[in-house]
Amino acid sequence: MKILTASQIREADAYTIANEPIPGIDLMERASRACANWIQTHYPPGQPVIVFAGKGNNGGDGLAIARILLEAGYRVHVAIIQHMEHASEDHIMNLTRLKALVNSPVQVVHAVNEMPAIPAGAIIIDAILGTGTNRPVSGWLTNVFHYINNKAKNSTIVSIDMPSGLMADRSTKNAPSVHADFTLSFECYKLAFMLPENADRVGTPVILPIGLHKDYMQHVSTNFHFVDRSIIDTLYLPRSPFSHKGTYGHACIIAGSYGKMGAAVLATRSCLRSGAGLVSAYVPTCGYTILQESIPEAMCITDPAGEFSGSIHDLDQLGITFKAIGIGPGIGMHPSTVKSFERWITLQRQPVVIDADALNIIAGNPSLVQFIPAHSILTPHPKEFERLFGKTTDEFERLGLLSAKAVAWNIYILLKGRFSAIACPDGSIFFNSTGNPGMATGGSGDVLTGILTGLLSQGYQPKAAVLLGAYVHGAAGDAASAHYSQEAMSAGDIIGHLGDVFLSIRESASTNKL
Ligand SMILES: NC(=O)C1=CN([C@@H]2O[C@H](COP(=O)(O)OP(=O)(O)OC[C@H]3O[C@@H](n4cnc5c(N)ncnc54)[C@H](OP(=O)(O)O)[C@@H]3O)[C@@H](O)[C@H]2O)[C@@H](O)CC1
Ligand SMILES: Nc1ncnc2c1ncn2[C@@H]1O[C@H](COP(=O)(O)OP(=O)(O)O)[C@@H](O)[C@H]1O
Ligand SMILES: [K+]
Repeated sequence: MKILTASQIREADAYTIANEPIPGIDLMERASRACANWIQTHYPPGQPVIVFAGKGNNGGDGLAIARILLEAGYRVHVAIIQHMEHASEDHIMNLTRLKALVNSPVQVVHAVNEMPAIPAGAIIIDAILGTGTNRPVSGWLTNVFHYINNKAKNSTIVSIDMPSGLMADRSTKNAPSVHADFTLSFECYKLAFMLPENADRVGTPVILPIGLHKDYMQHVSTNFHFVDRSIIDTLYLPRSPFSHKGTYGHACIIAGSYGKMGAAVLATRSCLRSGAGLVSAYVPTCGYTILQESIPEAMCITDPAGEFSGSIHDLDQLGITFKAIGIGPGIGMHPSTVKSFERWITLQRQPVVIDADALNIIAGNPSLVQFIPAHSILTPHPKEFERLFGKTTDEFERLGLLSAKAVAWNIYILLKGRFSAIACPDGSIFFNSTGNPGMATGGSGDVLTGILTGLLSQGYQPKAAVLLGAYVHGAAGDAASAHYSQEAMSAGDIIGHLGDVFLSIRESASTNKL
């Protein structure tokens, strides 16, 4: 799914109005009905509803929602927030329609002391500002937001299109906004929803299709995408009936050190469970028994240094052709490991997966960047990202840096998080849609390294491997949390659920082909 900017959304609205064709007021009615339906599905008519409406089209939506809910038997109070003098045409039209329906005058709020009381259990509809927000909110509107956010107990804030005050494409980190429980947003995710700095403002985002014109949506060009199932199904490569283990490549996981052999086990096991033909683990000698006993299907190559790896650079001399290599989980930062990695990276000619301490070694010696093979996949978490690329003032700036580095280094960078951001060598960014806080547990990232290496090994191109790998990893985490709970699940449980996810992707990919 494409993520559009506020101005592209305005264009999409205008294109739909001109080419469907449909009058703007009817498009607004369609959007408002989608919201009202959602509210009716989730809350019974007994609950009081308070609609806060601004003077633009977002407010127009709010007034239309109020009318539809009144007609459906809800008790609705409407407060128009007078943040500007003139109202939009469709706001005025919907105000007229609302007033025709009910006799009681709609309240107009000019100052925070005129705000209506919010009863316990109310559904608060926040339709003050939407994608038209073009500057940080200041003045008395700040107090209005504060008033709404300190809502009465047990009430729920449902924001329409955007939490009021939030800008779709720019940081609002230091500006006030409504803090929604749910944001009902039209047609597509907004960039602001993807960023952790807005997590407690957006609440749970719900995307409601409103039938914006398909031609516009297909042709509009954007650097930002949301990886949903429709993208994933196109990436999946079914295995050929005549294939053999040689078809799916020999993968190598370079991981582990004394006390951190679990990282090697998790990455090796997830590599196997993601379809590599053969998997070898390269571990320090101390990890030999652990590895062989816990994963008999994998082969094991030991580094002579004992408790850490110091001869990684000699791997190429073994005469084994690895189709893909993943390096980093648990390797530590022993000076011999650092030296050995520095030599090893200069020898690589095909894309590799680089994670954890291997990233920290590069951060400590930026001249190594020139040796990272084109189209390699780097998987930093935010702290590793900061070590590699430095601090940024906000997360929009961090996205810019992420994209710029992927272009400059001609690599894929997967910045881990709730919506992991995957930057491609062409500068585009794909946000992964799967995963949950149960995955915030030691070893989850090691599992991802194994999955990515396994996918590369069996012939996925790096872009397909990183998009599919992130999706599968998160979806397996979702399946694990459904089974064990977010609290009780561990990284190993993600691996345990990879099979369910591959089965389901295989099934929908083949159904789509019928
Ligand atoms: N077009 C369509 O057909 C459809 C549109 N839809 C709906 O329309 C919404 C977009 O509506 P919109 O463009 O009227 O903008 P909206 O967010 O209501 O803001 C109104 C005005 O507020 C002002 N303002 C800006 N920042 C401010 C600030 N910080 N503090 C105070 N004021 C501020 C600014 O005016 P300015 O002050 O710049 O003159 C701005 O113009 C969209 O989110 C969706 O809900 C749907 O119904 C689908 C069909
Ligand atoms: N709240 C969350 N929602 C979705 N995914 C998450 C969440 N927290 C963590 N994850 C995922 O779990 C993984 C954690 O990786 P990482 O921080 O490297 O863990 P570790 O170093 O312990 O292996 C990442 O892929 C990340 O996207
Ligand atoms: K809003």
